[in-house]
Amino acid sequence: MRTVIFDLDGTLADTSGDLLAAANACFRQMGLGDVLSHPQDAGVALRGGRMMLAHGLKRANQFSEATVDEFYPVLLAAYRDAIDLHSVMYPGAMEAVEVLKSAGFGVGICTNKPEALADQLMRSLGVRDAFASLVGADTLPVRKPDPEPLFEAARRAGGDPARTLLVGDSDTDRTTSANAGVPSVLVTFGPSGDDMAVLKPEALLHRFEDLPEVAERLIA
Ligand SMILES: O=C(O)COP(=O)(O)O
Ligand SMILES: [Mg+2]
Repeated sequence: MRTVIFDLDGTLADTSGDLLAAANACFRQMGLGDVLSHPQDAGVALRGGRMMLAHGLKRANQFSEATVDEFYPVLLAAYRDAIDLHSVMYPGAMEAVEVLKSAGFGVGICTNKPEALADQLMRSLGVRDAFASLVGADTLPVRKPDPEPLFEAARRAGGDPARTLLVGDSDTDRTTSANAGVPSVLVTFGPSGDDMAVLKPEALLHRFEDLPEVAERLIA
């Protein structure tokens, strides 16, 4: 079976508001106040928790790897406790998933969020059961851009890993698909949308409505 595998943050859902709130909880605990703000810092938020901490610490001239290491678990705990206050699926995402499934594609998720958090978020947004697989940063010993989590997400969705497509929003996703030898589609509706063309994916996706047609074209 052919599969379409989705990245989560910045692709299926705009999670930037809750991610920034969790990072700011850390910065307040450090006595730095709310260092990051929405929407200016949404792009860095979608790159993951450690990136957000590093970015905020640098802005406050307090950066060290040790501080990032120390506060990453604090950030994850704060995020877990308030994961769905601001997060929303992007328009048309779930409609595209349903059209893909009707056309015979398997659908799954490959994210660099820890699996439990990704699962919790998808459940609280009411969409977890629409996806046949969910592979997170800690599901396997390796994470994106290693191709194995993408292959695993395809396999767990009942598909052939060689006949898959990754829909993402970052250079990590682009590199993952290149390492896997499969096509990638990068979405342009997120905060870093203008940077996507530079990464030369097989296709850019301006709206989810176009995805079924793109998947038909790109997956043999
Ligand atoms: O948490 C991250 O590092 C980014 O998550 P994503 O892979 O779903 O975009
Ligand atoms: Mg992403």
